[in-house]
Amino acid sequence: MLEVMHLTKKYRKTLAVDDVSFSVPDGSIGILLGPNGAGKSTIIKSIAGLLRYDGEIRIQNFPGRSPEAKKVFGYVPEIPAMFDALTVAEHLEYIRRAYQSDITDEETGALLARFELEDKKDKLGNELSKGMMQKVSICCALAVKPKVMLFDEPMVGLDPKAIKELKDVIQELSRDGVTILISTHMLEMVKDIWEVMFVMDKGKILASYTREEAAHRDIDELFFTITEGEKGICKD
Ligand SMILES: Nc1ncnc2c1ncn2[C@@H]1O[C@H](COP(=O)(O)OP(=O)(O)OP(=O)(O)O)[C@@H](O)[C@H]1O
Repeated sequence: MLEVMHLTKKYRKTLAVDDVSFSVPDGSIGILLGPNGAGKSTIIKSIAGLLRYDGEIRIQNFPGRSPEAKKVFGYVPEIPAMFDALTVAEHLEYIRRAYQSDITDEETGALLARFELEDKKDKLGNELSKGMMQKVSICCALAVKPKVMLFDEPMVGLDPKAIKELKDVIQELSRDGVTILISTHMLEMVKDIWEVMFVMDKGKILASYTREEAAHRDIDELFFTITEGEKGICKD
């Protein structure tokens, strides 16, 4: 379970997130949707403990930024950060040790194969393309064996095969009870997988829906109706 209560974040004079509250139930796939600058990354970074903020965040009932919370989530940042001097395989080993993850060699091998990185495992971080870095970043977050997964625009820069694998992985995690939050403005990429949706603009959540509540409405139709201000279909 992921809970965000009255989250407010200001960068000097910019109010990036304005008193936002929402929760993603255990095992659900939550989507933060919104145009550029809506505040999606700020929310994800706040949950990941990378920013100071006002309000309260709870991850598996642990307070955000506590060591207990940090042990149970995986985070895929918008821009992958690699260690220049570690190989792909060493990145995974680093995560295994840092998180005391029980991921096995077979499992890390399978992850690398799934994202077509098997033949890259001896390459250094600074020898990878941006898409490869993104895939390594996803594998590292999965190697934590997290209870909560945070993805910030995870599909950007991935090839079609990796996008398909990532969507499959997300659905498998959800079936295993992992709680997922994905920030994106790429509606097409999350169309088939979302379960609970939070539509944001200008630092606020304008509307939220479960897939059942949205019934047969198309995600594009919902998004554009809400963000273009036809408030008739919004609910509190
Ligand atoms: N480090 C920062 N310093 C100052 N302002 C920032 C900083 N990071 C973000 N902002 C501002 O906060 C607001 C929200 O930005 P944020 O990156 O959270 O949006 P986003 O919804 O993730 O956008 P995008 O889809 O473009 O990634 C924007 O007005 C942005 O200019």
